[in-house]
Amino acid sequence: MSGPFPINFLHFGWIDAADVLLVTVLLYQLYKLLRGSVALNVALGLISFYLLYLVVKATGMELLTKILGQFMSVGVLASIILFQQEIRRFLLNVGKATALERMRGWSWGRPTETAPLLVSPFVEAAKSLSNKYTGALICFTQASDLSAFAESGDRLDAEVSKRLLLSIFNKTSPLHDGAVIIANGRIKAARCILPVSENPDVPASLGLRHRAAIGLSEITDAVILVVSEETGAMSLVHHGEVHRNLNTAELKARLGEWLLAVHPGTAAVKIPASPLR
Ligand SMILES: Nc1ncnc2c1ncn2[C@@H]1O[C@H](COP(=O)(O)OP(=O)(O)OP(=O)(O)O)[C@@H](O)[C@H]1O
Repeated sequence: MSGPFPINFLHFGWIDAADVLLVTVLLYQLYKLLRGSVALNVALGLISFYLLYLVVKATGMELLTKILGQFMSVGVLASIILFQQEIRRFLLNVGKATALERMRGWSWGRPTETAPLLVSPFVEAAKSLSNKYTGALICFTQASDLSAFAESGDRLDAEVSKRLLLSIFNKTSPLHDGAVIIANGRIKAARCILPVSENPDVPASLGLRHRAAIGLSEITDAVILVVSEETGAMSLVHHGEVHRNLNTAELKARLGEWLLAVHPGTAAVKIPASPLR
């Protein structure tokens, strides 16, 4: 069909239907990935530009088409730079879902039946640290591999104990800064650097320690235990959500419940599914 707005989609086959369906799924996944972050606004800006480009191209405005065309040609490269965190998170999720990952033998991060993780030493250490207003950041590896983050710190590969956790987070310890990473039922590393969340909705009352926990939970499925140095409050962070001001029983229950999915040997106390706060 000719004219200023050529319409060529009257022949609509199964392939076109699948095409539209896949694009819809892709856009929805993209929205889920970017939801709650500044990147969503950037993506909306880029999409608006692209739609404008399509309109000016269809209407035959040559000069504007050329200018916007130049902009679009560098758009792919600009998007990779702008969205590197989100692309990384997307690829991590894809990698996690692949059969290859399942066949990897759960080598580094995943605990085996022979190495069940007991939550008690963590809960008791957190309680002790909380009473003394000593900050702590403990990341529990689930399905996502945290070895890249562990490599940013000091490798320990030590048995879990309340005493060791207290020693690490003691303010005079050279290991107290940064995060501890737990994997395969062992303390793999300390002093690790985590990615800080850029979510503008994170309350200003939460310091960098909490932001780092949120950041890691946004790109992996790790469960992160945080003790605030300022308030002594114990919190758990999972999938970008902070469950704040937990008491010992709540901490034990929630930790047991969340780690149970990957740590079949963990003793868990069931608690109501609703978010605590
Ligand atoms: N990106 C990061 N990765 C790992 N640990 C971090 C990171 N950023 C901060 N931390 C840890 O948090 C500590 C300081 O954070 P900050 O002073 O903001 O916390 P705070 O004010 O005590 O607040 P709160 O403990 O309540 O979150 C650092 O000393 C460090 O141990």
